[in-house]
Amino acid sequence: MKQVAILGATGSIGDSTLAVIRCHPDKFNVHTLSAHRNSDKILALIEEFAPKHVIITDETAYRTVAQSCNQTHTSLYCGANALNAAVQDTAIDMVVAGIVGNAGMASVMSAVEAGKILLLANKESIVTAGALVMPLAEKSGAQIIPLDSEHNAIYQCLPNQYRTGHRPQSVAHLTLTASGGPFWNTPVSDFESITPAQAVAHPQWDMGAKISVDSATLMNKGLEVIEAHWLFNMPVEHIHVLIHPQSIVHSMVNYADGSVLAQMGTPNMQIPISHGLGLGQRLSNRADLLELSEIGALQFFAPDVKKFPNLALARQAIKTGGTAPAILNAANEVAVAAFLEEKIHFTKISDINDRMLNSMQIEDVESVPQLIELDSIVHRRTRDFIRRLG
Ligand SMILES: NC(=O)C1=CN([C@@H]2O[C@H](COP(=O)(O)OP(=O)(O)OC[C@H]3O[C@@H](n4cnc5c(N)ncnc54)[C@H](OP(=O)(O)O)[C@@H]3O)[C@@H](O)[C@H]2O)C=CC1
Ligand SMILES: CC(=O)[C@@H](O)[C@H](O)COP(=O)(O)O
Ligand SMILES: [Mn+2]
Repeated sequence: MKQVAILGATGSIGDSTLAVIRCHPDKFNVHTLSAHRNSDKILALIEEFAPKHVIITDETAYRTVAQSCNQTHTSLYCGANALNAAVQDTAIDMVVAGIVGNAGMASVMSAVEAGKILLLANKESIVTAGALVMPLAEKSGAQIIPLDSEHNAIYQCLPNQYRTGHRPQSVAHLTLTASGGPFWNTPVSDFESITPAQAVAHPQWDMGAKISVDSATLMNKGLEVIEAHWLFNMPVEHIHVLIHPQSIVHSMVNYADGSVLAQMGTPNMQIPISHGLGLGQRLSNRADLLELSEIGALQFFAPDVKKFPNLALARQAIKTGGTAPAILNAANEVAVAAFLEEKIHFTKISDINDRMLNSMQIEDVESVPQLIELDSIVHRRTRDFIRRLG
Protein backbone atom coordinates (compact mmCIF):
# COMPACT_ATOMS: atom_id res chain seq x y z
CA MET A 1 0.00 0.00 0.00
CA LYS A 2 1.54 3.32 -1.09
CA GLN A 3 0.98 6.34 1.17
CA VAL A 4 0.18 9.36 -0.98
CA ALA A 5 0.22 13.10 -0.29
CA ILE A 6 -1.81 15.23 -2.73
CA LEU A 7 -0.92 18.91 -2.73
CA GLY A 8 -3.65 21.00 -4.34
CA ALA A 9 -6.20 18.25 -3.71
CA THR A 10 -9.12 20.62 -4.38
CA GLY A 11 -7.98 21.47 -7.93
CA SER A 12 -8.22 19.79 -11.29
CA ILE A 13 -5.04 17.69 -10.79
CA GLY A 14 -6.36 16.78 -7.34
CA ASP A 15 -9.66 15.61 -8.92
CA SER A 16 -7.90 13.46 -11.53
CA THR A 17 -5.50 11.95 -8.97
CA LEU A 18 -8.30 11.06 -6.58
CA ALA A 19 -10.33 9.59 -9.46
CA VAL A 20 -7.45 7.15 -10.16
CA ILE A 21 -6.95 6.40 -6.46
CA ARG A 22 -10.69 5.62 -6.06
CA CYS A 23 -10.20 2.85 -8.67
CA HIS A 24 -7.41 1.24 -6.56
CA PRO A 25 -8.24 1.31 -2.83
CA ASP A 26 -6.02 -1.77 -2.38
CA LYS A 27 -2.93 0.06 -3.72
CA PHE A 28 -3.10 3.62 -2.35
CA ASN A 29 -3.92 5.29 0.93
CA VAL A 30 -4.54 9.05 0.99
CA HIS A 31 -2.20 10.06 3.81
CA THR A 32 -2.05 13.86 3.35
CA LEU A 33 -4.12 16.44 1.49
CA SER A 34 -3.66 20.16 1.00
CA ALA A 35 -6.11 22.89 0.00
CA HIS A 36 -5.95 26.67 -0.14
CA ARG A 37 -9.40 28.33 -0.07
CA ASN A 38 -11.95 25.69 -1.03
CA SER A 39 -13.18 24.72 2.43
CA ASP A 40 -16.33 22.89 1.26
CA LYS A 41 -14.40 20.64 -1.09
CA ILE A 42 -11.65 19.77 1.39
CA LEU A 43 -14.29 18.99 4.05
CA ALA A 44 -15.93 16.55 1.63
CA LEU A 45 -12.52 14.95 0.85
CA ILE A 46 -11.72 14.63 4.56
CA GLU A 47 -15.06 12.88 5.03
CA GLU A 48 -14.40 10.50 2.12
CA PHE A 49 -10.70 9.64 2.65
CA ALA A 50 -10.08 10.30 6.37
CA PRO A 51 -6.48 11.41 5.67
CA LYS A 52 -4.01 11.54 8.56
CA HIS A 53 -2.93 15.13 7.84
CA VAL A 54 -4.66 18.01 6.08
CA ILE A 55 -2.97 21.36 5.49
CA ILE A 56 -5.03 24.43 4.62
CA THR A 57 -2.72 27.21 3.46
CA ASP A 58 -5.28 30.04 3.64
CA GLU A 59 -5.97 31.14 7.24
CA THR A 60 -9.64 32.00 6.82
CA ALA A 61 -10.37 28.70 5.09
CA TYR A 62 -8.42 26.89 7.82
CA ARG A 63 -10.66 28.40 10.51
CA THR A 64 -13.81 27.43 8.58
CA VAL A 65 -12.59 23.86 8.13
CA ALA A 66 -11.43 23.58 11.76
CA GLN A 67 -14.92 24.61 12.96
CA SER A 68 -16.78 22.09 10.79
CA CYS A 69 -14.42 19.09 10.65
CA ASN A 70 -15.59 16.17 12.75
CA GLN A 71 -13.25 13.51 11.37
CA THR A 72 -11.35 12.43 14.50
CA HIS A 73 -8.70 10.53 12.50
CA THR A 74 -7.54 13.75 10.76
CA SER A 75 -5.15 16.40 12.14
CA LEU A 76 -5.52 19.86 10.59
CA TYR A 77 -2.65 22.32 10.06
CA CYS A 78 -2.51 25.86 8.73
CA GLY A 79 -0.05 27.63 6.42
CA ALA A 80 2.73 27.08 3.90
CA ASN A 81 5.36 26.17 6.53
CA ALA A 82 3.11 23.39 7.84
CA LEU A 83 2.78 22.12 4.28
CA ASN A 84 6.55 22.07 3.76
CA ALA A 85 6.97 20.07 6.98
CA ALA A 86 4.06 17.70 6.25
CA VAL A 87 5.44 16.47 2.91
CA GLN A 88 8.58 15.26 4.71
CA ASP A 89 6.62 12.84 6.94
CA THR A 90 8.53 9.56 6.78
CA ALA A 91 5.30 7.62 6.23
CA ILE A 92 4.68 9.29 2.85
CA ASP A 93 5.93 7.45 -0.26
CA MET A 94 4.62 9.68 -3.05
CA VAL A 95 3.87 13.39 -3.27
CA VAL A 96 1.60 14.67 -6.04
CA ALA A 97 2.52 18.33 -6.67
CA GLY A 98 -0.79 19.79 -7.90
CA ILE A 99 -0.67 23.32 -6.49
CA VAL A 100 -0.96 26.02 -9.15
CA GLY A 101 1.83 28.57 -9.61
CA ASN A 102 4.93 29.47 -7.69
CA ALA A 103 3.01 28.93 -4.44
CA GLY A 104 3.90 25.26 -4.95
CA MET A 105 7.66 25.76 -5.21
CA ALA A 106 8.68 25.46 -1.54
CA SER A 107 6.66 22.27 -1.00
CA VAL A 108 8.18 20.75 -4.16
CA MET A 109 11.68 21.55 -2.85
CA SER A 110 10.75 20.13 0.54
CA ALA A 111 9.49 16.84 -0.96
CA VAL A 112 12.62 16.57 -3.11
CA GLU A 113 14.87 17.30 -0.13
CA ALA A 114 13.17 14.42 1.75
CA GLY A 115 13.87 12.04 -1.16
CA LYS A 116 10.22 11.38 -1.97
CA ILE A 117 8.79 10.09 -5.24
CA LEU A 118 7.55 13.39 -6.65
CA LEU A 119 4.74 13.24 -9.21
CA LEU A 120 5.12 16.71 -10.68
CA ALA A 121 2.23 18.65 -12.23
CA ASN A 122 3.20 22.06 -10.80
CA LYS A 123 5.35 23.17 -13.76
CA GLU A 124 5.86 26.71 -12.42
CA SER A 125 8.08 25.38 -9.61
CA ILE A 126 10.48 23.69 -12.02
CA VAL A 127 10.43 26.70 -14.38
CA THR A 128 11.43 28.95 -11.48
CA ALA A 129 13.68 26.64 -9.50
CA GLY A 130 14.83 23.93 -11.94
CA ALA A 131 18.45 24.90 -11.26
CA LEU A 132 17.90 23.97 -7.59
CA VAL A 133 15.34 21.16 -7.85
CA MET A 134 17.24 18.87 -10.22
CA PRO A 135 20.63 18.84 -8.37
CA LEU A 136 18.77 18.43 -5.06
CA ALA A 137 16.93 15.37 -6.43
CA GLU A 138 20.25 13.91 -7.53
CA LYS A 139 21.63 14.41 -4.02
CA SER A 140 18.59 13.21 -2.04
CA GLY A 141 17.67 10.35 -4.37
CA ALA A 142 14.20 11.78 -4.97
CA GLN A 143 12.58 10.37 -8.09
CA ILE A 144 10.82 13.05 -10.16
CA ILE A 145 8.12 11.67 -12.44
CA PRO A 146 6.43 14.23 -14.68
CA LEU A 147 2.62 14.30 -14.74
CA ASP A 148 2.33 17.15 -17.23
CA SER A 149 0.89 15.21 -20.19
CA GLU A 150 3.69 16.13 -22.65
CA HIS A 151 6.54 15.39 -20.24
CA ASN A 152 4.89 12.22 -19.03
CA ALA A 153 4.55 11.17 -22.69
CA ILE A 154 8.26 11.81 -23.28
CA TYR A 155 9.13 9.96 -20.06
CA GLN A 156 7.09 6.99 -21.31
CA CYS A 157 8.92 7.07 -24.68
CA LEU A 158 12.39 7.04 -23.10
CA PRO A 159 14.09 3.73 -22.22
CA ASN A 160 13.01 1.97 -18.99
CA GLN A 161 15.03 3.05 -15.95
CA TYR A 162 15.50 6.55 -17.42
CA ARG A 163 16.13 8.97 -14.57
CA THR A 164 14.91 12.57 -14.94
CA GLY A 165 17.66 15.19 -14.89
CA HIS A 166 19.97 13.20 -17.18
CA ARG A 167 20.30 13.89 -20.88
CA PRO A 168 18.77 10.84 -22.55
CA GLN A 169 21.22 8.99 -24.80
CA SER A 170 20.59 8.69 -28.57
CA VAL A 171 17.91 11.38 -28.56
CA ALA A 172 18.18 13.93 -31.38
CA HIS A 173 15.38 16.10 -30.10
CA LEU A 174 12.09 16.15 -28.20
CA THR A 175 8.81 17.25 -29.79
CA LEU A 176 6.23 18.80 -27.49
CA THR A 177 2.73 18.89 -28.94
CA ALA A 178 0.42 21.84 -28.26
CA SER A 179 -3.31 21.95 -28.88
CA GLY A 180 -2.95 25.60 -29.91
CA GLY A 181 -5.66 26.52 -27.40
CA PRO A 182 -8.99 28.10 -28.34
CA PHE A 183 -7.48 30.86 -30.53
CA TRP A 184 -4.81 29.32 -32.73
CA ASN A 185 -7.15 29.86 -35.71
CA THR A 186 -8.53 33.24 -34.55
CA PRO A 187 -7.25 36.30 -36.48
CA VAL A 188 -4.97 38.40 -34.33
CA SER A 189 -7.22 41.42 -35.00
CA ASP A 190 -9.88 39.72 -32.83
CA PHE A 191 -7.51 39.07 -29.89
CA GLU A 192 -8.27 42.42 -28.22
CA SER A 193 -11.87 41.41 -27.51
CA ILE A 194 -11.18 37.93 -26.08
CA THR A 195 -12.96 37.47 -22.74
CA PRO A 196 -11.79 35.38 -19.76
CA ALA A 197 -14.73 32.99 -20.32
CA GLN A 198 -13.57 32.39 -23.92
CA ALA A 199 -9.93 31.97 -22.85
CA VAL A 200 -10.61 29.36 -20.17
CA ALA A 201 -12.75 27.26 -22.54
CA HIS A 202 -9.96 24.91 -23.61
CA PRO A 203 -10.89 22.89 -26.70
CA GLN A 204 -9.53 19.57 -25.38
CA TRP A 205 -8.62 19.58 -21.69
CA ASP A 206 -10.63 20.33 -18.56
CA MET A 207 -8.19 22.28 -16.36
CA GLY A 208 -7.89 25.11 -13.82
CA ALA A 209 -8.26 28.74 -14.97
CA LYS A 210 -4.59 29.74 -14.87
CA ILE A 211 -3.24 26.90 -17.02
CA SER A 212 -6.20 27.28 -19.41
CA VAL A 213 -5.30 30.94 -20.05
CA ASP A 214 -1.65 29.88 -20.42
CA SER A 215 -2.72 27.39 -23.09
CA ALA A 216 -4.64 30.15 -24.88
CA THR A 217 -1.57 32.46 -24.98
CA LEU A 218 0.80 29.52 -25.65
CA MET A 219 2.67 30.48 -22.48
CA ASN A 220 1.79 26.98 -21.27
CA LYS A 221 3.91 25.58 -24.10
CA GLY A 222 6.66 28.09 -23.32
CA LEU A 223 6.68 26.99 -19.68
CA GLU A 224 6.70 23.39 -20.89
CA VAL A 225 9.78 24.00 -23.07
CA ILE A 226 11.57 25.26 -19.94
CA GLU A 227 10.17 22.33 -17.92
CA ALA A 228 11.48 19.86 -20.54
CA HIS A 229 14.86 21.58 -20.49
CA TRP A 230 15.22 20.85 -16.76
CA LEU A 231 13.52 17.45 -16.58
CA PHE A 232 15.39 15.92 -19.51
CA ASN A 233 18.55 18.04 -19.38
CA MET A 234 17.99 19.08 -23.00
CA PRO A 235 19.29 22.25 -24.66
CA VAL A 236 16.36 24.39 -25.69
CA GLU A 237 17.32 24.12 -29.40
CA HIS A 238 16.57 20.38 -29.13
CA ILE A 239 13.06 20.95 -27.84
CA HIS A 240 10.64 21.44 -30.72
CA VAL A 241 6.96 22.42 -30.56
CA LEU A 242 4.20 21.28 -32.95
CA ILE A 243 0.59 22.40 -32.95
CA HIS A 244 -1.63 19.31 -32.83
CA PRO A 245 -5.25 20.40 -32.36
CA GLN A 246 -6.61 16.91 -31.60
CA SER A 247 -4.40 16.48 -28.45
CA ILE A 248 -4.09 12.74 -29.07
CA VAL A 249 -0.31 12.51 -29.54
CA HIS A 250 0.88 13.90 -26.21
CA SER A 251 4.52 14.34 -27.29
CA MET A 252 7.33 12.52 -29.06
CA VAL A 253 10.96 11.51 -28.74
CA ASN A 254 12.97 11.83 -31.96
CA TYR A 255 15.90 9.39 -31.81
CA ALA A 256 19.21 9.76 -33.67
CA ASP A 257 18.40 6.84 -36.02
CA GLY A 258 15.27 8.57 -37.30
CA SER A 259 12.83 6.58 -35.14
CA VAL A 260 10.13 8.68 -33.52
CA LEU A 261 8.34 7.29 -30.47
CA ALA A 262 5.06 8.92 -29.47
CA GLN A 263 2.61 8.34 -26.63
CA MET A 264 -1.09 8.65 -27.47
CA GLY A 265 -4.33 8.64 -25.55
CA THR A 266 -7.52 10.59 -25.06
CA PRO A 267 -6.94 14.04 -23.51
CA ASN A 268 -7.56 13.04 -19.90
CA MET A 269 -5.06 13.63 -17.07
CA GLN A 270 -6.06 10.34 -15.41
CA ILE A 271 -3.83 8.65 -18.02
CA PRO A 272 -0.47 10.29 -17.13
CA ILE A 273 -1.44 10.27 -13.45
CA SER A 274 -2.14 6.51 -13.60
CA HIS A 275 1.25 6.05 -15.23
CA GLY A 276 2.97 8.08 -12.51
CA LEU A 277 1.17 6.43 -9.61
CA GLY A 278 1.73 2.98 -11.15
CA LEU A 279 5.55 3.26 -11.15
CA GLY A 280 5.84 1.02 -14.18
CA GLN A 281 2.59 -0.89 -13.62
CA ARG A 282 -0.28 0.05 -15.96
CA LEU A 283 -3.23 1.03 -13.75
CA SER A 284 -6.81 1.21 -15.03
CA ASN A 285 -8.76 4.46 -14.69
CA ARG A 286 -11.97 6.15 -15.81
CA ALA A 287 -10.56 7.92 -18.90
CA ASP A 288 -12.24 7.19 -22.26
CA LEU A 289 -10.30 4.76 -24.44
CA LEU A 290 -8.78 6.03 -27.68
CA GLU A 291 -10.74 5.15 -30.83
CA LEU A 292 -8.64 6.47 -33.71
CA SER A 293 -11.33 5.57 -36.25
CA GLU A 294 -13.60 8.11 -34.51
CA ILE A 295 -10.85 10.77 -34.58
CA GLY A 296 -10.17 10.24 -38.30
CA ALA A 297 -7.15 12.47 -38.93
CA LEU A 298 -4.30 13.76 -36.81
CA GLN A 299 -2.94 17.15 -37.85
CA PHE A 300 0.36 18.87 -37.09
CA PHE A 301 1.39 22.48 -37.80
CA ALA A 302 4.30 24.74 -36.99
CA PRO A 303 3.42 27.28 -34.26
CA ASP A 304 3.11 30.97 -35.15
CA VAL A 305 5.41 32.75 -32.68
CA LYS A 306 4.52 36.20 -34.06
CA LYS A 307 0.90 35.60 -33.12
CA PHE A 308 1.85 33.99 -29.80
CA PRO A 309 5.01 35.83 -28.58
CA ASN A 310 5.06 34.01 -25.21
CA LEU A 311 6.60 30.96 -26.84
CA ALA A 312 9.58 33.02 -28.06
CA LEU A 313 9.87 34.75 -24.66
CA ALA A 314 10.16 31.38 -22.92
CA ARG A 315 12.95 30.31 -25.27
CA GLN A 316 14.69 33.63 -24.70
CA ALA A 317 14.38 33.18 -20.91
CA ILE A 318 15.98 29.74 -20.83
CA LYS A 319 18.76 30.83 -23.19
CA THR A 320 19.45 33.83 -20.97
CA GLY A 321 19.46 31.52 -17.96
CA GLY A 322 19.75 32.44 -14.27
CA THR A 323 16.65 34.10 -12.89
CA ALA A 324 15.17 34.94 -16.34
CA PRO A 325 12.64 32.04 -16.34
CA ALA A 326 11.62 32.90 -12.75
CA ILE A 327 10.97 36.53 -13.79
CA LEU A 328 8.97 35.49 -16.84
CA ASN A 329 6.91 33.01 -14.83
CA ALA A 330 6.16 35.46 -12.01
CA ALA A 331 5.19 38.27 -14.43
CA ASN A 332 2.92 35.85 -16.28
CA GLU A 333 1.17 34.79 -13.04
CA VAL A 334 0.31 38.42 -12.31
CA ALA A 335 -0.69 39.20 -15.91
CA VAL A 336 -2.98 36.14 -16.12
CA ALA A 337 -4.64 37.04 -12.79
CA ALA A 338 -5.19 40.62 -14.04
CA PHE A 339 -6.71 39.31 -17.29
CA LEU A 340 -9.03 36.97 -15.35
CA GLU A 341 -10.09 39.95 -13.22
CA GLU A 342 -10.77 41.87 -16.46
CA LYS A 343 -8.15 44.53 -15.64
CA ILE A 344 -6.21 44.01 -18.89
CA HIS A 345 -6.89 42.77 -22.43
CA PHE A 346 -5.72 39.33 -23.56
CA THR A 347 -3.01 40.84 -25.80
CA LYS A 348 -1.45 42.64 -22.84
CA ILE A 349 -0.40 39.36 -21.20
CA SER A 350 2.53 38.79 -23.56
CA ASP A 351 3.33 42.54 -23.66
CA ILE A 352 3.66 42.57 -19.87
CA ASN A 353 5.74 39.38 -19.85
CA ASP A 354 8.05 40.88 -22.48
CA ARG A 355 8.41 44.12 -20.55
CA MET A 356 9.23 42.39 -17.25
CA LEU A 357 11.64 39.84 -18.76
CA ASN A 358 13.51 42.57 -20.60
CA SER A 359 13.63 45.21 -17.88
CA MET A 360 14.86 43.31 -14.85
CA GLN A 361 18.38 42.39 -13.91
CA ILE A 362 19.16 38.69 -14.33
CA GLU A 363 21.12 36.94 -11.56
CA ASP A 364 22.36 33.42 -10.93
CA VAL A 365 19.85 31.16 -9.14
CA GLU A 366 21.25 30.48 -5.68
CA SER A 367 18.57 29.63 -3.14
CA VAL A 368 14.87 29.20 -2.44
CA PRO A 369 14.70 32.35 -0.24
CA GLN A 370 16.29 34.32 -3.13
CA LEU A 371 13.62 33.00 -5.53
CA ILE A 372 10.79 33.70 -3.06
CA GLU A 373 12.02 37.28 -2.65
CA LEU A 374 12.41 37.69 -6.41
CA ASP A 375 8.89 36.36 -6.92
CA SER A 376 7.42 39.01 -4.64
CA ILE A 377 9.53 41.76 -6.28
CA VAL A 378 8.34 40.75 -9.76
CA HIS A 379 4.74 40.50 -8.51
CA ARG A 380 4.95 44.04 -7.09
CA ARG A 381 6.61 45.53 -10.19
CA THR A 382 4.20 43.81 -12.55
CA ARG A 383 1.18 45.01 -10.56
CA ASP A 384 2.62 48.57 -10.58
CA PHE A 385 3.17 48.36 -14.33
CA ILE A 386 -0.42 47.15 -14.85
CA ARG A 387 -1.73 50.01 -12.68
CA ARG A 388 0.18 52.50 -14.82
CA LEU A 389 -1.34 50.96 -17.98
CA GLY A 390 -4.64 52.28 -16.59
N1 LIG B 1 -5.25 20.67 -14.75
C1 LIG B 1 -4.51 19.99 -15.58
O1 LIG B 1 -5.01 19.16 -16.34
C2 LIG B 1 -3.02 20.21 -15.61
C3 LIG B 1 -2.39 20.99 -14.67
N2 LIG B 1 -1.03 21.11 -14.67
C4 LIG B 1 -0.38 21.94 -13.66
O2 LIG B 1 -0.83 21.50 -12.39
C5 LIG B 1 -0.94 22.61 -11.49
C6 LIG B 1 -2.36 22.68 -10.94
O3 LIG B 1 -3.24 22.98 -12.00
P1 LIG B 1 -4.81 22.82 -11.84
O4 LIG B 1 -5.12 21.61 -11.02
O5 LIG B 1 -5.37 22.93 -13.19
O6 LIG B 1 -5.18 24.13 -11.02
P2 LIG B 1 -6.49 24.43 -10.18
O7 LIG B 1 -6.68 25.89 -10.19
O8 LIG B 1 -7.61 23.55 -10.63
O9 LIG B 1 -6.09 23.96 -8.70
C7 LIG B 1 -5.09 24.61 -8.00
C8 LIG B 1 -4.86 23.98 -6.64
O10 LIG B 1 -3.85 24.75 -5.97
C9 LIG B 1 -4.38 25.26 -4.74
N3 LIG B 1 -3.83 26.59 -4.52
C10 LIG B 1 -4.12 27.75 -5.18
N4 LIG B 1 -3.39 28.77 -4.70
C11 LIG B 1 -2.63 28.27 -3.70
C12 LIG B 1 -1.70 28.83 -2.79
N5 LIG B 1 -1.39 30.14 -2.80
N6 LIG B 1 -1.10 28.01 -1.88
C13 LIG B 1 -1.38 26.69 -1.85
N7 LIG B 1 -2.28 26.09 -2.66
C14 LIG B 1 -2.89 26.88 -3.59
C15 LIG B 1 -5.89 25.31 -4.94
O11 LIG B 1 -6.56 25.29 -3.67
P3 LIG B 1 -8.11 25.80 -3.48
O12 LIG B 1 -8.85 25.34 -4.69
O13 LIG B 1 -8.51 25.10 -2.22
O14 LIG B 1 -8.07 27.29 -3.33
C16 LIG B 1 -6.10 24.02 -5.74
O15 LIG B 1 -6.09 22.90 -4.90
C17 LIG B 1 -0.53 23.85 -12.30
O16 LIG B 1 0.82 24.11 -12.08
C18 LIG B 1 -0.76 23.41 -13.75
O17 LIG B 1 0.08 24.10 -14.65
C19 LIG B 1 -0.23 20.48 -15.60
C20 LIG B 1 -0.82 19.72 -16.57
C21 LIG B 1 -2.25 19.51 -16.66
C1 LIG C 1 -2.99 18.45 -19.97
C2 LIG C 1 -1.76 19.21 -20.09
O1 LIG C 1 -0.68 18.68 -19.96
C3 LIG C 1 -1.83 20.63 -20.42
O2 LIG C 1 -0.60 21.28 -20.17
C4 LIG C 1 -2.22 20.70 -21.86
O3 LIG C 1 -1.16 20.26 -22.62
C5 LIG C 1 -2.63 22.06 -22.20
O4 LIG C 1 -2.89 22.13 -23.53
P1 LIG C 1 -2.05 22.99 -24.57
O5 LIG C 1 -1.34 22.01 -25.42
O6 LIG C 1 -3.17 23.73 -25.27
O7 LIG C 1 -1.15 23.92 -23.84
MN1 LIG D 1 0.90 20.01 -20.55
